[in-house]
Amino acid sequence: MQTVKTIADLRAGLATARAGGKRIGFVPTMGYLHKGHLELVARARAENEISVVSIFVNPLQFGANEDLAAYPRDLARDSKLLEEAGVDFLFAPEVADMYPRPMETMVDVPTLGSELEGSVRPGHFAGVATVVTKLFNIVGPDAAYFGEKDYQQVAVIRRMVEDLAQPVRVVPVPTVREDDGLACSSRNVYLSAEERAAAVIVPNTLAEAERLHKGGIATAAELEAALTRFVEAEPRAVPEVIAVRDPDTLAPLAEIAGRPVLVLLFIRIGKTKLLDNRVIGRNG
Ligand SMILES: Nc1ncnc2c1ncn2[C@@H]1O[C@H](COP(=O)(O)OP(=O)(O)OP(=O)(O)O)[C@@H](O)[C@H]1O
Ligand SMILES: CC(C)(CO)[C@@H](O)C(=O)[O-]
Ligand code: BAL
Repeated sequence: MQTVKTIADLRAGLATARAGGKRIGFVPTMGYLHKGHLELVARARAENEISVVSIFVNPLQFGANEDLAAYPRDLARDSKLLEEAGVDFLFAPEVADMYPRPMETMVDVPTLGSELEGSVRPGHFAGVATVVTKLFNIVGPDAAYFGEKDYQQVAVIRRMVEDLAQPVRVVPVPTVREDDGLACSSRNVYLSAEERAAAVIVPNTLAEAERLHKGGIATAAELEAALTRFVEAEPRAVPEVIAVRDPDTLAPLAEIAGRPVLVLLFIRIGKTKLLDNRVIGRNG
């Protein structure tokens, strides 16, 4: 594996591969890698001759009151994991390499990006869309791999790629989970032992949603209200977003009996925000 710090070095390293007609698979991350990231890497390697992983904690996507400084980082450990996984290039730029001066140009997907997670993290998705566009411009991937745990992020990036005709195939990868069902996430490290035990409320709420939907609950509003009560029964959990939406457009729904729905959760436990979702009722 080659570890590369600068845009120029990565472009030079990839030029030979590109000239040889090799397909490039790209996995953008913020590091502190876990099983979920490694699943994206495995897909990228299986479907392309060359794999590139970026590790960059992107300041543009953090609000002023968020955890940019505290975000977990361990480049030495990440590097070893990626080497073992057979990755070809690790791109780990400094903030000064990515943003030598304040960004004047931003990519925004304002309607999709301002609701759900975007409603509690204003500006977040513009920061994501901007850095992902810049990374696509640097790497020039044929395919880029994103986790379905960040369902709205996948929707924002798909829309951006379509609107701007970015020449990249966006590949969503199913969420990888711990044994009790909690989605793997770098931020899980913030949880105390008691909070980690309480965090099982997140996958349990998705299971409850499935049960209620199968039972024929009539409207999105009723399902959202029932799930809010379910989450609030766990004293450590604060429901920030509990939404029942159209899985394809993310549009709000009224009647839901017998139709597929996306249940999207953003639940805070202590200072840790946990994101998860499930599409229910799609195949029977
Ligand atoms: N459990 C998971 N299963 C599959 N993909 C995942 C999982 N967790 C994260 N990813 C994906 O990995 C990519 C990089 O995500 P990121 O580095 O932000 O990790 P994260 O664990 O989501 O961190 P955070 O705690 O900040 O949400 C994203 O496309 C994300 O959707
Ligand atoms: C896609 C991404 C790497 C952009 O910084 C980030 O939002 C993430 O890790 O999901
Ligand atoms: N959505 C993953 C990255 C972040 O929370 O900023």
